Amino acid sequence: MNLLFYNIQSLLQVRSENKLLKGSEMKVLPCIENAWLLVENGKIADFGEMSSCPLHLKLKKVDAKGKIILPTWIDSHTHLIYAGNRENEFVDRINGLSYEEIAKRGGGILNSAKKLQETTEEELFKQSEKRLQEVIKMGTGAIEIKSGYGLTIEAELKMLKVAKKLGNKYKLPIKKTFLGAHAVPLAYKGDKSAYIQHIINDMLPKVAEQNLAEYIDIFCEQGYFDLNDTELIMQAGKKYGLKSKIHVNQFNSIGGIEKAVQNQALSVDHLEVLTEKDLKDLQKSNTIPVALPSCSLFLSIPYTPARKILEAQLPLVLATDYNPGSTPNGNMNLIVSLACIKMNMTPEEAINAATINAAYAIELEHKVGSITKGKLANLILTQEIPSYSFLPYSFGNNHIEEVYIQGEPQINP
Ligand SMILES: N=CN[C@@H](CCC(=O)O)C(=O)O
Ligand SMILES: [Zn+2]
Repeated sequence: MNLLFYNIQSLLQVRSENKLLKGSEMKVLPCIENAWLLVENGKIADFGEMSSCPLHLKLKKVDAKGKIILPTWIDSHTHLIYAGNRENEFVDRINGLSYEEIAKRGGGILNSAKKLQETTEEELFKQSEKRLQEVIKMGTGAIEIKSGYGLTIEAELKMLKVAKKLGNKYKLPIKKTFLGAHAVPLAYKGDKSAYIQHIINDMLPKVAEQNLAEYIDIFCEQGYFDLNDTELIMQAGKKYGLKSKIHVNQFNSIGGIEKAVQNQALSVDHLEVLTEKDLKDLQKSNTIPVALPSCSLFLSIPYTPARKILEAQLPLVLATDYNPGSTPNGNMNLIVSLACIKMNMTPEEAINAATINAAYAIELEHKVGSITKGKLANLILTQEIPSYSFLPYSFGNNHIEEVYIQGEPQINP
């Protein structure tokens, strides 16, 4: 698709080079005011100030007067593939039970695993595709999807195959993460180490053989998987070329960040609880911290301390954690708003965390995350709005007019 956008009020996140932004670097959001942008063959071909706009070109043109164009959001942490929902647990929590108590009663991840095991691959694809279509329309233009609601070989492979099929059918980049170690299934109750061995010896080789994942994940948390389990899983993944992206410090800091850093994890995700020692460990590493603020909103748990992370001159990424238990929502616009409202991030920091830095968290910085020549034309065109700060300010409202994936409109095709 070839396309010329002209009269763009503001073209955001314009960068000639890729760079993971750290600490104070995240304050800067490079923009061109009164701009144009040329899309050729689904990629960003050129852009500039209106004074140099090639309006003479014979191609489809979009007048973006009063509107903003920015790269699509990158959602680097989701569990978008799941079967059914868990609104009953939501009501249980309103009535006083905690997330941990619900999990101990066999609810939580095990509840989702039961539903998923009973769902056919076709039906799982249908439910997941609907969610993917919805998040694309909300501006997500690259996404990571985890397994972890299967917890048997068959069901974990089923999830990853659905992710692969979505990747084949849709034009946005999809990265897949194997999360066999999400919870200990009932069949292994009381014998966690046997389940870990099952993951390493039986599941992982199949996942790798069928090329079903780029990353490996583990829920490193009290009551789920400990430091030893975490290390075993990360090292096993490494043998198959899978880098780790781990769930850590959601409820407790048990040393998972140190382990992740020692094992060169690509990212550590959640971090609602973060100690000075955790920050120091991160400072010595290339591991990227990822915050999931809608999980904090939904579970009423602390927000990841963004200011502390940025003051430590670390990078920060924002993602949704879209899943049926702790975040039944995949709206990246809400994430950017929550980051500003609840984590005290500036709009510039939040937009950087949800675009260019997020691309690094799934190793897609060469393809998406900024307005850079040669990157995919995965773009958000806003409605007429006064400024980019209006996006997080006017939270919960939709200000997107169109989303383009490789230059193709997704809302009004
Ligand atoms: N914490 C672990 N996994 C998911 C939630 C899982 C669930 O409750 O189904 C998360 O990232 O929040
Ligand atoms: Zn998660």
